[in-house]
Amino acid sequence: MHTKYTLLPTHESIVAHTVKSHLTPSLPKLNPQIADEVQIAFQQEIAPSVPSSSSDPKKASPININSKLLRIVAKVSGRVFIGPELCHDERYLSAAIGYTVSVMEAQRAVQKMSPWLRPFAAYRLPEVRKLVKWEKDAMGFLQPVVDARREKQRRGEEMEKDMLQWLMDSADQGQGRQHEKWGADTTTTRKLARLQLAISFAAIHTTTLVTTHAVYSLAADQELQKMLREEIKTVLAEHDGVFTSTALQAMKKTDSFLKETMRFHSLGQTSFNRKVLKTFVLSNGQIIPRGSSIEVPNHAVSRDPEVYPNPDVFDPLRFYNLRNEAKEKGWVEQAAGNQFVSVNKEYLTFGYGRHACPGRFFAANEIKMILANLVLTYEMGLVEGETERYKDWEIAAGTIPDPTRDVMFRTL
Ligand code: HEM
Repeated sequence: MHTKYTLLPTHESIVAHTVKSHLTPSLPKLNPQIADEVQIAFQQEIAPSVPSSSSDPKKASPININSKLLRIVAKVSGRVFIGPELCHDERYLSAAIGYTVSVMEAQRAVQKMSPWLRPFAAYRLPEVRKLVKWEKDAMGFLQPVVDARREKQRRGEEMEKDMLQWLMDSADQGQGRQHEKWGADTTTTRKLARLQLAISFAAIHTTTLVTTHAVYSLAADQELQKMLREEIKTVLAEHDGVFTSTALQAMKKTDSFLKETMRFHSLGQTSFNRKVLKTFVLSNGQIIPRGSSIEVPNHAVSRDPEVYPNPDVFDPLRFYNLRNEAKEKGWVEQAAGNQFVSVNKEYLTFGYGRHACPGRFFAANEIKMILANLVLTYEMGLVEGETERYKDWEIAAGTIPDPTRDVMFRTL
């Protein structure tokens, strides 16, 4: 990613650490806030484009769902990442959505430049300067919130439970990963800005892409929509209509559909991308020298018939059935291994090992709540003339849903 020039703090473990040690354990308490935020975001982003069923029951409206989901995911994630003060702020939304695109552009521009020229000229590239601008913008909208929170803290009031606060607390405790000391206030805000942008980079587009893939499959298959609607309605009725952690875990068909979505439409051809810091020897004697880059073929594993029978068939209940079979045989570990959030050698879309995606538990809850709101409120379909799910785009080493397509929405 040419992190030296793109300023992406991939070497900072504090984001992954905070997600693992604060965000994931807080999810049972945060779920109601996430659910509220999903509803608000739907009211703002989707409802105005779809007339209510009473005004015209047959009318379906076209929506470019990828762009809407980007804003919904940025708002909902923002509630947990940057807090209620900023998650609807257009300056935050632009940065959360635009920064990732700018990082990719800067990475490509640096890549094109001769390696010997980079240390002198890369910082002057317009694409790299754009990243500095995002950082300044983020500092601008963060500073008043950081100041107000510090004031609140001084008054001894109860503080927010979100990533911004957890990162501020780490700064106060001088942790920035055995953690380089965070300096004076402006340095802290610069660092908070950089870390917030890094979280957006890791979370917003990934979550949106997976959700868009799921919506395109739903739009092409009315029976699938009915099945998920049925499951979600039943589970919510059993949980007083509340998206508790138990309720979300009980949505097993939805969970299987999402896992199959990531298997079939894997975002990256490869996964587990690592730089080798110390030479090591594989069990077959092959030496992997220090300094080499390694990765594993995620897409090939996902489509290997020895791993997944009929791998080229999209089977939304594949993992649901595997989970039930394992449970019937009393194979607890295999049953757990077929959940959306499980990572193993057969399922690499969230990476693997110590650095596997720590945000996947949050992402799973968020995507399930978004899909629940969609299928419980709307019927979705393809645009006129289309009979098959929209084709994906193959870009560089990844597969993305075609962002230009509309989905037809009709209120139930
Ligand atoms: C469906 C959505 C997501 C997908 C597909 C995804 C995918 C990934 C992948 C493939 C990796 C690299 C893992 C490895 O190399 O082994 C990763 C790392 C990471 N992800 Fe996610 N991610 C998603 C959502 C999120 C969210 C919502 C967050 C934040 C809450 C997040 C935070 C991170 C962080 C911090 C890392 C770096 C971990 C480390 O270096 O230790 N991700 N993600």
